[in-house]
Amino acid sequence: MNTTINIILFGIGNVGSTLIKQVLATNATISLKQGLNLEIPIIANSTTAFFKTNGIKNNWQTDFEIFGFPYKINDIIRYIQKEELGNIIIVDATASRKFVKHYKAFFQQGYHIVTANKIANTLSLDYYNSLRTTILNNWTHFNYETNVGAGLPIIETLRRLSDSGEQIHKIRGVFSGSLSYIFNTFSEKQLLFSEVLQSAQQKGFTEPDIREDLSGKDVARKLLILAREIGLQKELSDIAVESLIPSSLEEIHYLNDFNLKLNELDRYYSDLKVKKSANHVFRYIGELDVLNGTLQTKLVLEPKTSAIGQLRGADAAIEIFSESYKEQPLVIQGAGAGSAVTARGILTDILKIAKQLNTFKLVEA
Ligand SMILES: NC(=O)c1ccc[n+]([C@@H]2O[C@H](COP(=O)([O-])OP(=O)(O)OC[C@H]3O[C@@H](n4cnc5c(N)ncnc54)[C@H](O)[C@@H]3O)[C@@H](O)[C@H]2O)c1
Ligand SMILES: N[C@@H](CCO)C(=O)O
Repeated sequence: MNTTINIILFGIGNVGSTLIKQVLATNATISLKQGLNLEIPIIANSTTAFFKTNGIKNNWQTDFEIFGFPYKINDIIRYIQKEELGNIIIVDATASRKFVKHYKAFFQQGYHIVTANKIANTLSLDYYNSLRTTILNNWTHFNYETNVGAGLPIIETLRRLSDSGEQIHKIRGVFSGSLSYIFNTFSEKQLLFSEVLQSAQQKGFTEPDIREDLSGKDVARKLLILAREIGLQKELSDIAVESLIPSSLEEIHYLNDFNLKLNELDRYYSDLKVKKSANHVFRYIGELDVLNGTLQTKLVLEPKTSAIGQLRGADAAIEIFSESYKEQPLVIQGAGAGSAVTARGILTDILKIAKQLNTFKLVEA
């Protein structure tokens, strides 16, 4: 008999809604080939939740609008208990700091978590370590491949190398899909910087607050996640981060006020573009030098002919230099942002847990 996996989805924006589409489209095949039924009995955004015991269907948006109601996290937990839903995988497709506060309680309930949200992995080291203790104590799983490079297998690759005793020397590259797209487009086309930003937002490459990308924070978080993955005891404050936001716009509190001043960004980047030669492109890179223990993110000019200079669209490219990949790095490259690749990465993370739960069931039977 198939094993039912109950996905509780928080965040139904770009990534979350694409995940629903992918789950509904692939469920029959997954059921046939892998013996797993993926159901989504609960979906929620920041204010509203919608419950359907046997899982949402293609008309979920209308259902959510009509039958959604204001909720608290305890309502969700109570519903799961009342309906006796098992094999719970919480999916965090938000960018919310507030939501992360519930992670420990979820693990304590025996729920597993798959997250695209980078916050939990980039809070203080104390929190990071205590979260891992909670996960272990409750025999739960925590997958977050999409934290770095969207659907690209970066964390998995690094973990495999690291687990097998391989010494990692350096990790370097373009970590941000949105910044890759922004600088590719801005370097090549006669568009205002603000027009390129809007296009990146419309394509779903940016964070809900674009300043997370422009400030370099999003890249810094990715770098920190990789550093911690290979055992480095680092904090976000250990990273030298170059912001792409001119100082005159840095103190603005509200996103709407920031958006009203985008013409200042236009002036700043038009001036910068004039200074660039035709055979170079801007690249925003991150670098983790394990041997020196330094982490930095910065804007550089790369020759168009270099590997990083040749990136297209929203591609990310991560180079891993290690004991076995000393001179020529191991390179992972491909779309580094976008709802389809990210949702597919989340689905892969869900299936990894689901397969373990299924194996456990077979062993127990
Ligand atoms: N867009 C990408 O290419 C990409 C790639 C990798 C990772 N991610 C990550 O995926 C996450 C979602 O990105 P997105 O582009 O879908 O954002 P989005 O703004 O389109 O959607 C965010 C959703 O989260 C909901 N939300 C906010 N706070 C919440 C809360 N406290 N509880 C429940 N729901 C809450 C919002 O209502 C909205 O439905 C982010 O953490 C982002 O970093 C995105
Ligand atoms: N805003 C992020 C999404 C992927 O984490 C990026 O541009 O890379």
